[in-house]
Amino acid sequence: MTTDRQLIAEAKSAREQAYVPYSKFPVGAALLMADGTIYHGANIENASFGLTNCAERTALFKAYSEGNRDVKAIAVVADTNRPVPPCGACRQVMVELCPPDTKVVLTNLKDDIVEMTVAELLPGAFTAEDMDE
Ligand SMILES: O=c1ccn([C@H]2C[C@H](O)[C@@H](CO)O2)c(=O)[nH]1
Ligand SMILES: [Zn+2]
Repeated sequence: MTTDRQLIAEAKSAREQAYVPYSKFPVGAALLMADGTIYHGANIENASFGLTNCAERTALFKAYSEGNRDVKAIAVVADTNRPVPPCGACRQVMVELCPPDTKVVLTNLKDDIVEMTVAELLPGAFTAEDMDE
């Protein structure tokens, strides 16, 4: 069984692969899947800044593109004063690609930790049901 502490360690190791020549702000994410698989993600920046992909979305897109969709938990880490808050784009993507009760473990290099669920990350999120007539 993978503990929060282990998932955080995986996120810290993912952070080492960040490609951040512009912000110099590496972020790491680790996903725990129902079958025990762990996917890593780091932020990948681009000279066209808006094309940057955050660590959380990198990890989720890796899992989905391997055909593994059963997300149980996600840990995110950066060198922030408070546990790193995912951006709005990642919250929206997490709401669509993770079950609402998916555990979200936000942390930083000082090991401050905040835990919540994906549903709590983005109350009132726009979803596919909103497009039903
Ligand atoms: O939760 C977060 C917050 C920011 N970033 C990235 C995007 C960009 O590369 C850098 C600065 O915003 O950090 C993430 O990957 N995840
Ligand atoms: Zn983001």
